[in-house]
Amino acid sequence: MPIKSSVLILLEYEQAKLLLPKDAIIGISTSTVEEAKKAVADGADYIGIGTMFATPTKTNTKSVIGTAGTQIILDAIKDSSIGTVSIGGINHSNVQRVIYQSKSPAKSLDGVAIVSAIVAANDPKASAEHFTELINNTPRFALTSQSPRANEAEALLNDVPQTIRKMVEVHPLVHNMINFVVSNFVANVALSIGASPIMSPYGDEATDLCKFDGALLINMGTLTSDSVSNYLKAIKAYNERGNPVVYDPVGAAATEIRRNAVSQLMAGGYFDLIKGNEGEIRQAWGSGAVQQRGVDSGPSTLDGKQKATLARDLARRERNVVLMTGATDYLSDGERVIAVENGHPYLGQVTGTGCAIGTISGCFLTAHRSDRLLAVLSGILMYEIAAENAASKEYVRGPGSFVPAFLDELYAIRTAASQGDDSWFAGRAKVHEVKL
Ligand SMILES: Nc1ncnc2c1ncn2[C@@H]1O[C@H](COP(=O)(O)OP(=O)(O)OP(=O)(O)O)[C@@H](O)[C@H]1O
Ligand SMILES: Cc1ncsc1CCO
Repeated sequence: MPIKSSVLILLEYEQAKLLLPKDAIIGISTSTVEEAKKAVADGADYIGIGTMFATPTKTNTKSVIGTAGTQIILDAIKDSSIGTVSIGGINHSNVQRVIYQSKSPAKSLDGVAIVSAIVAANDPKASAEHFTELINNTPRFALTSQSPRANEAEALLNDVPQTIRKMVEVHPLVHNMINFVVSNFVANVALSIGASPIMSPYGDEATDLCKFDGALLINMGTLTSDSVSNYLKAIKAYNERGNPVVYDPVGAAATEIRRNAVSQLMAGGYFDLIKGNEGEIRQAWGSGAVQQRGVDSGPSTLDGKQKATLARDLARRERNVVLMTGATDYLSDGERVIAVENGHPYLGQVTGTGCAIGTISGCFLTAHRSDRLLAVLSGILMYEIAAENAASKEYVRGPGSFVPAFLDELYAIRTAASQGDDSWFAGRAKVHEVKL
């Protein structure tokens, strides 16, 4: 429905109807499902849904509903033809993801309401034109969704070797904003698989680094008081350029500071992949989160089906890909859920082995953009089969001797892949699709 001009009402709908001309377009501000349903029942022409994001002038966080809250409202009124616009804190850097991430399976936003980003701009006309351009052109989010295949896991596995080959050829740059505990190990993992790592915690550097069209990894393992503002600058730069961003919310459920950082970062930008252990993914989901005792996940209270459902639901809500690691990894793009049973218990005994998956996922997402689930799956399989190969060496006796052998085996797979030799992969993947 094209929205021409509107009246923001502070009156009840019936009163406004009486006061205004017959053909007046009447919109109602809503921030809950109940309000939206009432506006539909009253016969309003459209609803303003918000507040999308907190702004300096709108600090009432109770009504800040984000893309997740907007999606719930759209879903609740999916059978109505009422017009819908999102309002609150929308600007050039977030408008595309607001439209993309708010979409429920059956209803999308019809528009966005923008005030300060136009009226307070130096050149309001140019600002409005830029919005139109961004809204009409969202190639980054126009990723083809894979239509269901009879044997999804097998179909994906067929494409893994060529995806790895492509990643090695592309030699992607991966910009890591990563904790200092694992930084050196992760840089070596990236080099071993054929990528080019840079570790840079300084947010302003992202405006230059994003021009190399690699990936950004945000790993908040050693969060400090200025980490979040640095992360947000870098996320903005990569989001605007349309390059992949991976989020590893390390220790997300360990402290109040980390819980707040998760909310701020998830509201502040778009992540192509959220990757974490069970405790971290539960915190990113929100409800049902459990206290983490540090960076480890702690004992699981979920069965396999519950883990698969959680990964699927978070990916569906965020409209991205989610990887939940553990002895079995669950990977989902909101539709498909793939369980990976490769790996070795030594991986759980070496710090940074989860963090390194965030980095290598960024490399694969850079090299293979059309199917993000396949990209991340290819990275995990390369990684976990290398771990199995390393652990099977007779000279590997524990986590200490495992680490150098693991780097060697990553390098061996990378070398084989670049020579077109896929024999390392034959019959090795322990992968199945979880049907929910
Ligand atoms: N018992 C296990 N058996 C096989 N693989 C495992 C096991 N435990 C962990 N892994 C593998 O180890 C890797 C890291 O997963 P994990 O869940 O330990 O990450 P993490 O807690 O984020 O690690 P870190 O914070 O130390 O980086 C994954 O590839 C996972 O499949
Ligand atoms: C041990 C540890 N503490 C903060 S980050 C980190 C590395 C594993 O994530």
